[in-house]
Amino acid sequence: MSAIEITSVDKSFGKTSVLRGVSLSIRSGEFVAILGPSGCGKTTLLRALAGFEPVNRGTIHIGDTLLSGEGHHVPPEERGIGVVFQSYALWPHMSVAGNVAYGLRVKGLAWQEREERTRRVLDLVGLTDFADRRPAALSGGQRQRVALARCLAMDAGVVLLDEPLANLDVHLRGEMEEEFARFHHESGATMFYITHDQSEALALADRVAVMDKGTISQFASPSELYSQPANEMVATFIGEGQLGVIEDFRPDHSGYGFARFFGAPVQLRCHPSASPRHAARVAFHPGDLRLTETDGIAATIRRITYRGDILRVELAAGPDNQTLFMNVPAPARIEAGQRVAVTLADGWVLPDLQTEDASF
Ligand SMILES: Nc1ncnc2c1ncn2[C@@H]1O[C@H](COP(=O)(O)OP(=O)(O)OP(=O)(O)O)[C@@H](O)[C@H]1O
Repeated sequence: MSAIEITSVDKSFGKTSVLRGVSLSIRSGEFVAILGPSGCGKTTLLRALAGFEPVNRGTIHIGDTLLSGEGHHVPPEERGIGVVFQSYALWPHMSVAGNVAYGLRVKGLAWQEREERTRRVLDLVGLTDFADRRPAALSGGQRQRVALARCLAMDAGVVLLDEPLANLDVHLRGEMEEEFARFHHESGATMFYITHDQSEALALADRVAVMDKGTISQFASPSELYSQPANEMVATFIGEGQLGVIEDFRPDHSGYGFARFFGAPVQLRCHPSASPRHAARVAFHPGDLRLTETDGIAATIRRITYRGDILRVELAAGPDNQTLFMNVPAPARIEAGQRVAVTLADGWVLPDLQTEDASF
């Protein structure tokens, strides 16, 4: 069993509290991404899990084995965890095959088994023809594949990846994303993937933990983060999300509610246990706003940006000229300065954290 159980972990450096009450329950074989802005504590959490940092409070288990706890710390080499670093961490003086086989030698495997495993994993990551090359003679993507092959060869039940695509160009990133997905499928390993790139996290992970200032804001599937954010931070961090104020919110207890948005009537999604409120926050995306002929919110087009199949339209809405962003399918006959009417076709009423349970 390679389930990971992180329970109420605190970590400080001197007086700086970097992880605060972090709890995550990760299923065996799950692909989890940790997503958050720079400095929120992602790398520290990975380092605590890998055993490079002791925790101040809380526990970390893999399966039934306690790895970190107060007064208890299993060293990194005894955790059975593979780590793929942004910098690849390959031995420069060893060939590709040598890098992959090194860990197997340390583990005490016989020559023939080392050779066989190395050949098999290099084949899996498409590097058979590069087995004799030194890392310096490889591209960034190929080096990252060597690091993956090394984890695959070690048969690690848990693989931690620390921003593994940060040093690669956009084209290679796409290719490597597929590589990670294939690696996950073939190894069955539990993957713990750190990134600040949400498209990477949403594309790859079964579930994403959004971190903010040392705490977990929400741990949910990509679609749930997108359509049912738990709070304002997640709402604005994921998918170009926007926030608005609604008035006279009346939930119908079936997961929908009615309200007014800039005076116009709207039907929105909400938690089934949501209670009526005079005012609430609604989270929505640029694709949720639509041009309409009647009964809409009066707005003025400030700017139009061409984005291929859509136009990104910046609007000024309401008496205070609040900025809203809307997607309009291209081509469209609209122009800056034009007065338009828009409706909010979909949105999620943020839970009132004081009175409602944010989870389902
Ligand atoms: N060894 C250390 N000593 C003191 N402070 C540290 C140490 N390591 C990290 N920090 C601080 O802890 C905070 C979290 O750092 P961490 O590297 O975990 O963030 P991150 O989310 O991975 O950021 P990034 O995306 O920029 O890598 C930062 O404010 C950082 O300065």
